[in-house]
Amino acid sequence: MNMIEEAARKIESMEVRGAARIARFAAETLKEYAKSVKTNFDEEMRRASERLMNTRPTAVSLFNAINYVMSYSGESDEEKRESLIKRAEEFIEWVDTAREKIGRIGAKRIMDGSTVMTHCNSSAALSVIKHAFDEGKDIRVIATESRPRHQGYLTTKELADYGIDVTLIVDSAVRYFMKEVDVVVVGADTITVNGALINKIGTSQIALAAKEARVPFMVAAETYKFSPKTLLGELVVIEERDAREVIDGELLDHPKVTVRNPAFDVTPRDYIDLIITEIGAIPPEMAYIVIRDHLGYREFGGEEITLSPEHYD
Ligand SMILES: O=C(COP(=O)(O)O)[C@H](O)[C@H](O)COP(=O)(O)O
Repeated sequence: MNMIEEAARKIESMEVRGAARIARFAAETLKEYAKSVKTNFDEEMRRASERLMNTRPTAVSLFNAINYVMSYSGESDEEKRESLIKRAEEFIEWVDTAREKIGRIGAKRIMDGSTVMTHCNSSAALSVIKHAFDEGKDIRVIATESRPRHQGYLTTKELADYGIDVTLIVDSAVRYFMKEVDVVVVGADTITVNGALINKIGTSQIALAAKEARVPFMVAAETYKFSPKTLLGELVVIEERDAREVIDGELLDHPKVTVRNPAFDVTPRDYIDLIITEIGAIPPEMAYIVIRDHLGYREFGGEEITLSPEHYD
């Protein structure tokens, strides 16, 4: 099995998961693959990037990462390789620095003595929580289990190992516990042009319960989680995964039973107080500006979109 196929399967099986990690891993994989390509550089890289792109459909971070890395330039294969490697390294640095900045900005919104609820396992959301803790704030976290893949266990372990008190709850207990919560912080797989959030299934129910209880709902999202394609009218595809992730046993084979397993859901912008990005804390209504002015996009023949972010400053 070649390097690309192996990497694609790691993303599909969720051995590598989470929007930021997937994007970083894709950039890293393309960089390593580029080093090994001997001939036909453009064609080889195009095929490799297509395979990686088709692994998980919802997180736009994967699309943005691949698009960024694949916007290499140069005349000879050697020049192209160098350009691609440089772009991959830039993207990886973008991932690492953005998470850190988001942590610093978001932590200011977490008060001393707060109970913070989070869902799934988001490196950006955890960066916010850890920064607040590092600042000496006395905080407690309520983490959802995040059925069916239980990413909440990862969150619980990571935060507890960091020294933070964590209460693990089942997803259906979110509303029951909301009265104890001061702020919700979740991550993002995609932010659309109209400021909607696509994140782990169950996120929108948490947002609903938070709104009812007047608990602020914050999203931690790097700007590469914003979707340029939605500016051109495209809808975000919600990944539906194998039913066997939900149950096994005889119910699966029952002719009258259907098991559905959408991995993500959509939270409309009206439920979101703030999106914490590396360029600042913004209202969801600003998504259009982030896509147009910060990410920047170019359209070729109505098909392709290339990012040209000025993201370091
Ligand atoms: O929904 C998930 C992960 O879903 P899955 O486990 O299905 O990939 C995370 O909340 C976002 O990807 C953000 O994570 P991060 O902030 O680390 O990018």
